Amino acid sequence: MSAYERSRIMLRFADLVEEHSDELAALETWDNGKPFDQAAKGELPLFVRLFHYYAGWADKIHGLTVPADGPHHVQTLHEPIGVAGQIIPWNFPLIMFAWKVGPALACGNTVVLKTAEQTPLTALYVAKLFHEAGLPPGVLNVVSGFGPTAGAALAGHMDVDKIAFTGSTETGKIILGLAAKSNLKPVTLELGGKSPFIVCKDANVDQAVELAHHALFFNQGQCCCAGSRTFVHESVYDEFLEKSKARALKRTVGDPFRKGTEQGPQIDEEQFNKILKYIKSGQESSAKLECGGGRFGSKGYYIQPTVFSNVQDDMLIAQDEIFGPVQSILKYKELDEAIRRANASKYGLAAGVFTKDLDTANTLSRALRVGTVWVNCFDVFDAAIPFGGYKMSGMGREKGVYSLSNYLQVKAVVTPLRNAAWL
Ligand SMILES: NC(=O)c1ccc[n+]([C@@H]2O[C@H](COP(=O)([O-])OP(=O)(O)OC[C@H]3O[C@@H](n4cnc5c(N)ncnc54)[C@H](O)[C@@H]3O)[C@@H](O)[C@H]2O)c1
Repeated sequence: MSAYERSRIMLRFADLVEEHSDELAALETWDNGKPFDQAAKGELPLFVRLFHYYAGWADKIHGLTVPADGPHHVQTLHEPIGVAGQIIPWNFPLIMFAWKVGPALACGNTVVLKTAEQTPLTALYVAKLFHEAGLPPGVLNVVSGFGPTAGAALAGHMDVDKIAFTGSTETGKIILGLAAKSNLKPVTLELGGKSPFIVCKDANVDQAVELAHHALFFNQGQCCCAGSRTFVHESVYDEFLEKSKARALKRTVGDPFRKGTEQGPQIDEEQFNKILKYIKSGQESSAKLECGGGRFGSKGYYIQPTVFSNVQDDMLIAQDEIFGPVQSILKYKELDEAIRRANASKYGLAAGVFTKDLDTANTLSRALRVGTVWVNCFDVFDAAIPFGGYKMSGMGREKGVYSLSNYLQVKAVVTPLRNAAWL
């Protein structure tokens, strides 16, 4: 199929998704528990935008002619890798589908995608729409299955030419091992995080509180890049703390289909129990529980928006990815100290920086060892912006132009030139 035809199918698919937006948003909420408005107004439009973006790339992927020494004509061909295996998590089932399938198809690959066991519905639905849009049978294959069986089979398969994974760092290591033990397929990994959100002394406190709140609590705290270590300068610490607590107490928790709900239930019982265990460990340490700290209501996996103050770097809640609505607030004095402490993590996915001072913003942007620095903003997920991690937060970048190289082979073709005079 020509690249243009691929692009047209992706555009037709995006139109179909737009037409089916309401059903898809409802399915996403059913599957995951996220607020319907978030799925309908945020994630569905972004999903469509991602496919528009990748449809735009499909017919603009090409190699180079290369000036080699000597009488040779050298060209590079950018070819699809072949069969791309993709394993996605449950926190953003549709968005993760788009990050993975978009570049793979734009580059002309075929795909076998395994959804998370908790959230199989929307990928099956959109796969049907892809076929309605004209995608030939066999190009996109969605498999519902469990990680250690279906996922591992994909990562360890000799006929899968590339594997892309998003999920926990622990599973990422297993994927890398399976790829190494089988056919050495190239691997991209988007893993966990413990992202710092640094509030500087010159910050507008009200704005910083709102942004830090959103950075942590968005999607029930189930974001790989959640701003889960809120570092606050000592001069604004008390005011920040009081206002953060008030904001968390105001957060509306409940039925994700109800208008105005900001926070639905956690994904499942396992995550629910894990988060409560972390809250308990915070309470048992010398951190101060400012609000929340337990189950919300008596039915469903809802957790009270929780804020801890006086959090120290060596506490479990400051080190582990909690993946829940638990904000940890830490105090700092000097900028250098904030940089050192922010970087003292095995993760390096993202960071938030809140300041009016350009020099401070520049210093922090360069000093932080993370894949994304959001300055005076957070969670900006444009299709063109690359995303990925330093250190144990992953390997490779998704989205943007950088994602294409994950799905392409580069072939050099060298031909002797008969008449060197034309060199
Ligand atoms: N970075 C992220 O976006 C992200 C997403 C989900 C979970 N997490 C983190 O992971 C923790 C645990 O959540 P989880 O258990 O659902 O994550 P996970 O890493 O186990 O699951 C992610 C995906 O990997 C698959 N998988 C699991 N074991 C596998 C294996 N042995 N081989 C191949 N595939 C396998 C799962 O089926 C799922 O599709 C969370 O608490 C959170 O800290 C991170």
